Amino acid sequence: MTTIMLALPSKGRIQDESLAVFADAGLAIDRPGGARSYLGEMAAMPDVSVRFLSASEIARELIRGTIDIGITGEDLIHETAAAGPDQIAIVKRLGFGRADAVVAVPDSWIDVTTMDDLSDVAADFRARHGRWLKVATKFVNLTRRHFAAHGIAEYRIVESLGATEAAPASGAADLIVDITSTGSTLSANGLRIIEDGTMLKSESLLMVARNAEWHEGKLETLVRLLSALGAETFQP
Ligand SMILES: Nc1ncnc2c1ncn2[C@@H]1O[C@H](COP(=O)(O)OP(=O)(O)OP(=O)(O)O)[C@@H](O)[C@H]1O
Ligand SMILES: O=P(O)(O)OC[C@H]1O[C@H](OP(=O)(O)OP(=O)(O)O)[C@H](O)[C@@H]1O
Repeated sequence: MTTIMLALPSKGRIQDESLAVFADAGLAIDRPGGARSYLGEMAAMPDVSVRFLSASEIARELIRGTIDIGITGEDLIHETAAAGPDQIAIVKRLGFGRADAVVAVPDSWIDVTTMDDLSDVAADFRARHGRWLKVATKFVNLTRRHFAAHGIAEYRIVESLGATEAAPASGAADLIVDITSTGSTLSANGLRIIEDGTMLKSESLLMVARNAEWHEGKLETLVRLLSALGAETFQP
């Protein structure tokens, strides 16, 4: 028996909504080890091995091809490898987990409303302050690409492990790149999105690895059951 490897997010609302995608397709997932167990089972298709992983790990493993099918955020696919989107095939856009990856500066930076303004600030920063402009983010690759596209090279990235919005107030960085949906975390921390600073609009995606094994047609059956729920059709 060949086993299809399926990975779903291990926490939060996107975990619940991901489980609902499968339940709605008649493919309910059980957790015999309890709600805190990271292993699941699908009674309708016992050949599917279900793992609950962190959203960023799902992106990495789909791109590597060590899992066949999974759900995670589009932002994490783009961040994980420049070639990430080429390594996966989107079965379905799921319409939840919607969030934007944005560049945000302190409200007090009244002269900075566009990436061009930020470029001017970056160019002068070292001469004025004796150090590089610092950008806090966990989206290191997305940030490098977006800043390079705007001709900004004079900055340093401070890698953030969470609560990125705190970095400007604490002095850890001057500005941030992070995910936002309602905008309330940014405004609660005195930060404002730059006008052309939306790098990516993301949502959760159901994807298969490009090099996925088709397991004698079983993965195709699974994909067909899942994509039947939406208008999109999927060709492997
Ligand atoms: N406030 C939000 N609203 C909607 N979607 C969000 C929000 N915050 C994050 N997301 C999305 O949820 C997905 C998972 O983000 P999360 O930060 O939980 O993942 P992670 O990097 O695996 O985190 P961790 O390392 O803490 O497990 C991402 O694709 C992200 O775009
Ligand atoms: O625009 P908002 O609606 O305020 O949402 C934005 C926040 O949501 C995420 O944090 P979350 O607490 O989900 O996770 P994280 O900080 O651990 O990444 C994200 O990192 C932002 O901090």
